[in-house]
Amino acid sequence: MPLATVVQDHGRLDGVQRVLFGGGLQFWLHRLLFLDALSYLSHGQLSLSLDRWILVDIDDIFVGERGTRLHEEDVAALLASQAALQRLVSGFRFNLGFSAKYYHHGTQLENRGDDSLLKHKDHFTWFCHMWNHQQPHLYNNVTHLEAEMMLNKQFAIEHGIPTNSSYSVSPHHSGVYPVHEPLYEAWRKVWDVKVTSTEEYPHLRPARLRRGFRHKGVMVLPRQTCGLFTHTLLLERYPGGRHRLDRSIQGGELFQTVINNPINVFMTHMSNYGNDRLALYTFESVVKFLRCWTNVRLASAPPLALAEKYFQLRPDELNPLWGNPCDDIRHRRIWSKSKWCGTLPKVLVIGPQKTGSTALYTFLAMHPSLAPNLPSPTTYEELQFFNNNNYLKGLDWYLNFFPPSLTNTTQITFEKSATYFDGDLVPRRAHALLPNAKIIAILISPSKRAYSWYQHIRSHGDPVANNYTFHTVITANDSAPKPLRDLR
Ligand SMILES: Nc1ncnc2c1ncn2[C@@H]1O[C@H](COP(=O)(O)OS(=O)(=O)O)[C@@H](OP(=O)(O)O)[C@H]1O
Repeated sequence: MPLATVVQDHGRLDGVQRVLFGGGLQFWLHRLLFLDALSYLSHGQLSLSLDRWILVDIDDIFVGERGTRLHEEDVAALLASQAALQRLVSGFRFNLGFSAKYYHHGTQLENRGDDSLLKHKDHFTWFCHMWNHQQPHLYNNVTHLEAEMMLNKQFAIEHGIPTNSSYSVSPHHSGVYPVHEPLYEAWRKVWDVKVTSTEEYPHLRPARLRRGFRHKGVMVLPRQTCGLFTHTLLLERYPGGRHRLDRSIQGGELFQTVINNPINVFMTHMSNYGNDRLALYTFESVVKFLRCWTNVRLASAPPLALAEKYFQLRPDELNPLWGNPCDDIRHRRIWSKSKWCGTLPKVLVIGPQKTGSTALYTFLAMHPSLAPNLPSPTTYEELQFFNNNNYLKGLDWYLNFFPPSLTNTTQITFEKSATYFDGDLVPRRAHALLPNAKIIAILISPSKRAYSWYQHIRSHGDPVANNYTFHTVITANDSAPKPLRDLR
């Protein structure tokens, strides 16, 4: 055990209060003390709330090889553990995601386990996984995807499983991020999905840096792992041994995950609840450890309520930030084979407006080595993707202006939108998708640009520009009428 080398300096000598950590932050208790020290020294301004929300998803209900599935006793243990957790985590219920195609695909004893889950269905909350546990990005046909989802729904209706959770999880995170539009469409239509969760946005560790976003009315929550995966069945085979799992629980990664995240959606699988029931051990242990060493208030709530809470806390995350799926090998694997990324622009002409950007675009497009995007029906040659709500239509919307047929192998694609130059969101968005793109900005005399702009809006019928001379507009002072000041 490292020595507790945290010292408080009241600052009597120089008036600066300090908390000094001599032993580093590797020791888990020091990390807690560090958070407390931040709160103490900032007089509460840098404090995290003590409320922590936990949702434990059990994916792959009914899925699994014979020999890895639940027996009746496992279901009884699941219920007992849930009851124990409910005493420590208010409102706690395991959240079961089912793939009905594999119902009754086990041994006789395991099939009784399936029946026992259904018998106690009202004790749990439920959500749809895919009927056949297939990855949605493998379906390019939305009708086919909907038909698969309908089979799962049919099963739910027949067996009295509630269908109104508005939540779903996709096998292997496929189709959630990078976005597979048919999945979002089918989810909304068949299951009225409003919430999902993924580990892939962005795909990085530590998990606490993952974010959420909203797309096409579906709120995507970041998903946490607890160190158990489909194949984690026996304690003696736990990678790194029991000691490693216990370390994660007792102040290590799992413990810190709950400390760092107000809202935690944990991913587990049905197989983690059979055999050695490692998930029950893990969650009961971490909850007891949290209750023993901290004052956090643990609670659970249905996914929709958690998502609403999450985005109240983090409204800045609602708008997504699209990356290039081809930049991440794992994302490429869960992205449709019919998608492409090689034609994404390598050059962006960003304006500003009225600097001759259309002329430059036209000249560039004439060059045999360059290929512009297809025109937009509404904004012509400009896609205006990064600066406005077109961005929220998703990456597919943008990509469709750069079909693979657009170029031959030697051509470089480019895009010009003069509105990019002064769009606040453009640098971050463009960098996320096209980090290596060359940027062209055209700078001309500001007065010439302003005059051209004035003429432009006059020709579009702007009443202010039509009522005032250019000189009046640019010389308007702060006491001028507001419309005039705005135009200035
Ligand atoms: N080759 C060349 N060199 C310099 N300037 C040129 C060129 N071609 C067009 N123009 C002038 O550029 C003005 C239009 O700019 P944009 O195409 O950027 O306008 S827009 O923002 O796309 O509406 C517009 O300016 P004004 O005529 O002063 O309004 C064009 O005349």
